[in-house]
Amino acid sequence: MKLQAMAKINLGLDVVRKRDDGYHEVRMIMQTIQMYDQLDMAESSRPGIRLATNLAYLPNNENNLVYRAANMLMEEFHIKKGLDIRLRKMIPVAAGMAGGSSDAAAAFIGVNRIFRLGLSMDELMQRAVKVGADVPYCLMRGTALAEGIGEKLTPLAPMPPCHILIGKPGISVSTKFVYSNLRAGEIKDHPDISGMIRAIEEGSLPGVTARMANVLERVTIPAHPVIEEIKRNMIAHGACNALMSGSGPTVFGIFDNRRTAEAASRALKRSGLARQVFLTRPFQGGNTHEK
Ligand SMILES: C[C@](O)(CO)[C@H](O)COP(=O)(O)OP(=O)(O)OC[C@H]1O[C@@H](n2ccc(N)nc2=O)[C@H](O)[C@@H]1O
Ligand SMILES: Nc1ncnc2c1ncn2[C@@H]1O[C@H](COP(=O)(O)OP(=O)(O)OP(=O)(O)O)[C@@H](O)[C@H]1O
Repeated sequence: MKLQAMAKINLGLDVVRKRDDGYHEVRMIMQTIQMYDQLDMAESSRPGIRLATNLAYLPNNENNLVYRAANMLMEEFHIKKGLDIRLRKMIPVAAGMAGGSSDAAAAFIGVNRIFRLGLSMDELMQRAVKVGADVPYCLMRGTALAEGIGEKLTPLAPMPPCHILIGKPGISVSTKFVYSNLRAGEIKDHPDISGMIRAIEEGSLPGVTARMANVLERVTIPAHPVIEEIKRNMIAHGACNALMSGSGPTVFGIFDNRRTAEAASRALKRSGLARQVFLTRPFQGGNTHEK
């Protein structure tokens, strides 16, 4: 079974408060983009899970979110057979694009189908949040409001069509580091998430781009000023707006015109600010995952 695990960006990210357990209550506008890892999953008569990836530095045991997701379901349902998984990574790692979370979501979908467990999307989501706060959204995909720690999801109308330029500098950022250095109580200028929801429902791209904001930038950008430089570079080359995704360091720029986006992509590559540069579009294809 071949599955596509798609990346996300956060069009808006607000933190409402820090909870007693250390996690943060968020209000985020999530958007799946057409950039994906590929998972090949096959049942095997040999018990256990075997995971192979194209990136030598990624773990192939419990520390890989794919392994953790598959193992969680297989243990719960006492599956005696085995599973062979091949993971081909294309989504940048530790980038704020939910690569690992999306791989885990695809593993949940794959195990549910291969072993005919019959779990509904809601039942998968309840288990998914135990692997990571972004995993339930990665099961659902599309345009959505995420609340709670990210697991309370409300689907929204598809975001207006556009071109999305992705630029990732050659650094990795730990999500835990960013949240633990955020002073949630001191945030005064909260992003206008409700206004962005209205703009999405009205199909207004300028309404969406005018409200792009991410409170985690205040932690990640001072630690890595290159993020601000990439944002400026994209805006100088015609982006309607540019923002850090998730906990960073990836920056995305939104363009209403393909030629401008292509020229900005070339300019960003020339600048040397980003190690990885991609031009992509929003994904609105639903949650079937299978390719
Ligand atoms: C930054 C985002 O990617 C935006 O979509 C998510 O909020 C993070 O989602 P994630 O990577 O799936 O997060 P998890 O793997 O569950 O948690 C990683 C770490 O981030 C912190 N964390 C995460 C989510 C959240 N709502 N509050 C938090 O404080 C916790 O310290 C946790 O130890
Ligand atoms: N399947 C996987 N793909 C990528 N990283 C993984 C995977 N499984 C475990 N990891 C580990 O998780 C860490 C963060 O990975 P990931 O790429 O998911 O971060 P991220 O894009 O910042 O996610 P998020 O946006 O959800 O915070 C990596 O350093 C890596 O060692």
